[in-house]
Amino acid sequence: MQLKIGKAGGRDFSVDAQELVTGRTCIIAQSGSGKSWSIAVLCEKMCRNNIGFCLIDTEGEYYSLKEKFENIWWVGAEGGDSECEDIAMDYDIEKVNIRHLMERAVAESRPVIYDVSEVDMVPRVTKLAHAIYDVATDQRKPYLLIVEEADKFIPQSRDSIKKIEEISRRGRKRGLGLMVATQRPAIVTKNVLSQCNSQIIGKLSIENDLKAVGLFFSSKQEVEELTTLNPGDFFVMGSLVHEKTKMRFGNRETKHRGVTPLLEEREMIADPDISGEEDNKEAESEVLPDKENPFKSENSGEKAAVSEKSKPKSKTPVKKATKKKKMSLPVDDRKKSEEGVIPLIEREEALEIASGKLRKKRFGFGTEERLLSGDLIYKPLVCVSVRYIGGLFRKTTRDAKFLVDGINGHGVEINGGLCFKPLFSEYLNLDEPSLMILKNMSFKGCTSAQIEAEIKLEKSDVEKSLKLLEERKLITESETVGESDEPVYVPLTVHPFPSIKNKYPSFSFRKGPFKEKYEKKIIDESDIRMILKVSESTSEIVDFSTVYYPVYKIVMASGPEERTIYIDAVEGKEVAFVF
Ligand SMILES: Nc1ncnc2c1ncn2[C@@H]1O[C@H](COP(=O)(O)OP(=O)(O)OP(=O)(O)O)[C@@H](O)[C@H]1O
Repeated sequence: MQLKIGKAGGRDFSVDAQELVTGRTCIIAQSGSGKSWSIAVLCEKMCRNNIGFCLIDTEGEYYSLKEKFENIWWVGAEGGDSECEDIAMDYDIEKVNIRHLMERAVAESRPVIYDVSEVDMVPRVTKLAHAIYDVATDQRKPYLLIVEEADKFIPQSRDSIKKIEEISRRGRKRGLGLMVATQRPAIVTKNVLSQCNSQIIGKLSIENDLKAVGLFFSSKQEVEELTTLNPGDFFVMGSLVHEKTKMRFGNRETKHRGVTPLLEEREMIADPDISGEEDNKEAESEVLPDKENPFKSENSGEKAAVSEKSKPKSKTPVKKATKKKKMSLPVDDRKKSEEGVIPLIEREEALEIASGKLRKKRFGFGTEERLLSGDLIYKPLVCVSVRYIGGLFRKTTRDAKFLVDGINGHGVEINGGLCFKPLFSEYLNLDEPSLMILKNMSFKGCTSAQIEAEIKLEKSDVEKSLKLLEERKLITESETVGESDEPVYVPLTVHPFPSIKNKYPSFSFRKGPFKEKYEKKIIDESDIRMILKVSESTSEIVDFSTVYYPVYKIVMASGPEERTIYIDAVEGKEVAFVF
């Protein structure tokens, strides 16, 4: 049987269903590249063809499958945050006897969504892996286990769940297939990745991850192509297909819940209730008594036999998940609960990247550099959106949007790695006349009288501003030439006056609460507003919001000398300062 899952070169693209269900497949792509979308498309196709699978949902984002496919069993936590009004959860993950549930699911080829987004994930998934493996050993029926965010469960460390590794080695004979999805192949155990006989690989850009998938490609060029793929585009290779194919997953039948929130939508939330008491009350009142819960708790010691009476009833809601998630507040002095961009790089990896940058002894001289410390911190970046009237021939409203370092006003670009560039820093904390003088002063310099005439400023304003600018070392008096003994002022600014008409790259982030250290934002809207007004008189700031961006601050030392570098905790590259 073939499952049509998308298009390749304008033609329908299918994969082998038998291989998909009983083989071992890895889906690898960085965040936002379409992994959840692709998994959902595969699940929809399997539902349509009565193929059984169990999907470990770490984000609570797949329940929408149940809108269309009612035979799915959704196992989740009481009081979970699945944002759904109408879909009933079938089993409470804390109470269900997972072994019994999986016996039925495998026997009936039933799809199961195992939503661990609200519980301690690793112990729950360990239990599931044991249950599903034992059931497969007994029944030997085709069934697929799908592990989202595999790096959480099978990391390249001792914490990897051994049963999942065993499934990757011995599942096939039992009819039990394994699909693992990750955005960080470099930190998933090779014991599983090396067992995968099929690969679905999308956009990647972190160097270590590109290296980790390098073995699946025949040339460096192909690996480089991965960095340019669009969301939804993947290379599919191995036993699923006859030959390696670049394809695009098709449309979903069900709603996609993993949509990336854009920065503009961010709202500051007032101090949330940390106790969550209200939530608990609501959840408690909605828990069904045990007798109505068909699979009783494994912890209770009661072994519920699966009888016709105890069949799961998808129409009987354990609860309706209607609540919005409450954020747990980081323990620090922030007055508002603020979100940070989610880091993708582990500390160990950042240290590994940094150790590649340690200075070596030169010709046997000097002291070798060593790592002193490496801490995750969050940098405040300010997103400024501006509206102005522009256009060469026809004047229309235009928008510009840029990121600014919230501490010193440097410009920020995030294009394959955090990069700081000159923008506002030299021009902060100046009054309007001083800014106008700087904007209009030619490099050859000009006299005070010329400034008065050209910028149409009062003499007293010009004198005051020139004094301020001299004090700030932003201008200086040059030697006078010619007959006039009037002083000539020349600019000492290193970078040109900021122009909002420059093109700034777009950006969007995946964010969540964080509790690590962060640097305090210093600049505020009025600092930037003044500069923008002088740059473009019609400009108005329409958004000024802060996002906290994670970096590893790495301190290195050679002898008594220390230096600090930063590793971008999302892209895994050294932060660049281009000045
Ligand atoms: N095949 C596709 N067709 C159309 N749009 C797509 C496709 N794949 C992905 N997208 C778009 O890309 C966005 C991100 O996709 P998705 O949520 O699946 O990423 P992801 O890799 O799962 O990210 P994360 O690992 O951070 O959850 C989707 O919201 C959707 O707009």
